[in-house]
Amino acid sequence: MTEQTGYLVLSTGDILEGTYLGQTIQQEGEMVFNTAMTGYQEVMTDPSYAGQIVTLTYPLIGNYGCNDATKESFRPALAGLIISTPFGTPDHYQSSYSITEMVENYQIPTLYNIDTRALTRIIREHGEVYGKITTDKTDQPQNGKIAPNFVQQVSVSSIQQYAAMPMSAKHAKQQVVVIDFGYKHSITKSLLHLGCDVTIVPFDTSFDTITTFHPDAVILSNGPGDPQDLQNHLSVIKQVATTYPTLGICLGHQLIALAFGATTKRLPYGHRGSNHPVKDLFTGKVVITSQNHGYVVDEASISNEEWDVSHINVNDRSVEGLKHKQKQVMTVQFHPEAHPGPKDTHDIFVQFVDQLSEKGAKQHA
Ligand SMILES: NC(=O)CC[C@H](N)C(=O)O
Repeated sequence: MTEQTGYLVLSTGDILEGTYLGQTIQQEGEMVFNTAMTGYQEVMTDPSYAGQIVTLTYPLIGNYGCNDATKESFRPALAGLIISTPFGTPDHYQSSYSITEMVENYQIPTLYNIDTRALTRIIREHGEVYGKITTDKTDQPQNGKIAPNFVQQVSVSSIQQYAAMPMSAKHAKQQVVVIDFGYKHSITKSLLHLGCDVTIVPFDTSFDTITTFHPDAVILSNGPGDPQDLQNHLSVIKQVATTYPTLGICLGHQLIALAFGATTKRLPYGHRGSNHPVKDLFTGKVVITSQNHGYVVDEASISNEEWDVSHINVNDRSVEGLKHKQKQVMTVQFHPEAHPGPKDTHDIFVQFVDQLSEKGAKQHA
């Protein structure tokens, strides 16, 4: 391991000294923290972290290694990584490379030997904090957004198609279009395992192009940044959601809410971790969910005539899901695809795909 001192300079005025893991890359971004105890590789490859420096609060990172099958995207989009203690000699039968190799291969600006719990307290107290990973402690991070086009950076640039898993199709085969704002691969894997053919389209695909795939359903994926930066896409989203059965996940949930006239706001310091309790208001059941978001739909702005709030966060009562009263449109702020985190809410996909068959949606041979 290279022993090169690095600094995390924060917009709060705090400077934390650490050690570079891998190359001495200078990078800045919005400071966020994730409290999951496992799943560092899924976190590092979740495109929703574009533009963000992710602090992993769990102290030991890397002990079970990394492999290509666990990646949630083709290459990491996060701005940087802050860890306490990296473990460079992993021991797991599925491990093909170490956290150190992962950081070096993808040139992820990474500092370790940082007190991640102290850093988390700073982020928690200040809310919106920007940071710079640097070799020069007199550097300053820019206060504010560095690039507003994060979705464009992570969305596919051309259409991709994947065929349903042949052995697992217990449902009639459905054609599902995923509008890619920065999708996690586990979303498409969940659909393929439920017997759906999946077409992934770039985030700025027109409604007319989407219709050419004759979708039985459309999914709006997770993705980075402030949902309000995507105002230009709301009319297409509304057209999609009023035409096809639609499921919105995380950013997709926020965009559907915006498209139907609701508003979003910033959470004090976000929900990022694998143990966020969410209550299903239809069943009364509480599930433990995987989360990664900094914005939330403002409950007071939701039209009660059109929508039911289907899920709320048990910790802060914030909106975690919506269900349209007439149309087959459901949205969740959490991650039913898990990875990382519990699979308790996989049933969201099952229910969504089941209802496509039940409502007599077009059946494919
Ligand atoms: N995972 C996501 O889709 C995140 C959505 C949005 N970028 C937020 O932070 O709230």
